[in-house]
Amino acid sequence: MTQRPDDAVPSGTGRRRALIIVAAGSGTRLGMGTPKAAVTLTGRTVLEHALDAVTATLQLDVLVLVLPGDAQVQHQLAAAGARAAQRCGVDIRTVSGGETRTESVSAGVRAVQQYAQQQSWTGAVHVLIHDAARALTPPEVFHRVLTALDSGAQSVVPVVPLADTIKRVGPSAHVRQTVPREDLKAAQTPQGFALELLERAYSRSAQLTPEESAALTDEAVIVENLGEQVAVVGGHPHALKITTSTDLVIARALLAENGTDHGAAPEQAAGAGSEVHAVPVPRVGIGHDIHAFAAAEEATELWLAGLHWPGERGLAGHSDADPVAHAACAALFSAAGMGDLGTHFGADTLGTSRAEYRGASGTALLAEAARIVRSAGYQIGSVSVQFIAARPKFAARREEAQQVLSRAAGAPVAVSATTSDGLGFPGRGEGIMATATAVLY
Ligand SMILES: Nc1ccn([C@@H]2O[C@H](COP(=O)(O)OP(=O)(O)OP(=O)(O)O)[C@@H](O)[C@H]2O)c(=O)n1
Ligand SMILES: C[C@](O)(CO)[C@H](O)COP(=O)(O)O
Repeated sequence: MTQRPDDAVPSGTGRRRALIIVAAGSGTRLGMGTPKAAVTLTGRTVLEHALDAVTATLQLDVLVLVLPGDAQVQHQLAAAGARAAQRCGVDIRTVSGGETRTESVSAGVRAVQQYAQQQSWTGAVHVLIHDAARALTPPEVFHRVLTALDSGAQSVVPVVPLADTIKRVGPSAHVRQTVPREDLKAAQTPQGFALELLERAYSRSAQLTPEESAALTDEAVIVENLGEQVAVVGGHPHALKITTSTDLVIARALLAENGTDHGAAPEQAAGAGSEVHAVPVPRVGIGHDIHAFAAAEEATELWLAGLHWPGERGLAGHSDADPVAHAACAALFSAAGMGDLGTHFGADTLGTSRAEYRGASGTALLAEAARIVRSAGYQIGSVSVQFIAARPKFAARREEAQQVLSRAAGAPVAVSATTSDGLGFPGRGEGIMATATAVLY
């Protein structure tokens, strides 16, 4: 595996990393009537897109999300954050933002300070502050900022050159000056800081007048005002801040071009001109399930591959004990990196932790498993299950089973069967074992 630059820091340096994503803005200029982070872009929220780069590539200790005050929106966005954090095994904290971006960032910095205290961190803490609105920022920009911090910079900003001629315009709508642009750059995010410097900067900025405060349009300026140096690294045109409806159009086009449009067909997704995230990498999962046959004296019905099998001996279990459907669920969770059946439905296979799924059919569980992985941002490519059993004879009902399970999953589910030539527990007629694979993208 290629080593990323920011992984090159030897472990044991004690360096900790926090990422604050500010997502509490109202999105007035976008004018969609909903906070910008919750606006959907090819079926996923702006915040979910912003979380992609993070969860795919960064080595973090904690992720802090600064969210809008609206309870419903906050709940929705916090859930997306929790799923992303779970996917990459990072601690997460969510806090409400303030009236201005500076207040929101400040709430995020306080959350990092609290977390650092709770964890008794000593040594350097690097904090990245990122706009959710820069949802398509490629991971390479994060890595450039982190590498600069790891190399000793205390404050780092990604920048891009300006494309336009810049005019200073007076109140009478006349040009006062054409500003030489050679050394002018547009600042992007994530901006990176040593926590200690950020704390000093924010305690100083707390003393500013509201007018002075309004001039603080990013974090780096607060550090600059302390007289400290701010290093720059290259930003990226895709890190544009989605601010107006035109930016939304550009963002959609970039997603389609780069193959991160989850609605796009694979051949479109890998289309020409892609340079960042060029090929969507599918995720493969595996799942097993085994159920023993119920005791002969128990009048248990057999449910297998989503079908009822009259006259066949049933399997023992808390639910309908359908190992094919259960293995399919496990493969979906595995592909998403979201645990297993026990994680989502209860440790004793189905039912203790979510009362509504106690005793649920295999197809109901499969439908719910599919919903869970989709709400974590995945599309289901396909699921394939094979079970090992001497009985029942499956071939005649394969098509029917595939239809039932595919309908439940909302994606193609293929089922096949084999015997074990009389060997092992399936061969002795003690139970049925199913193994499934799933592909998500
Ligand atoms: N009170 C605020 C204002 C902004 N932001 C965040 O700061 C980033 C950059 O802000 P901007 O693009 O200006 O977002 P909005 O404030 O939502 O936009 P508008 O000014 O059009 O309302 C966004 O991720 C936004 O969610 C925030 O967390 N809290
Ligand atoms: C922080 C920032 O993204 C850097 O360009 C920008 O300043 C945020 O601006 P806004 O005032 O929140 O629109």
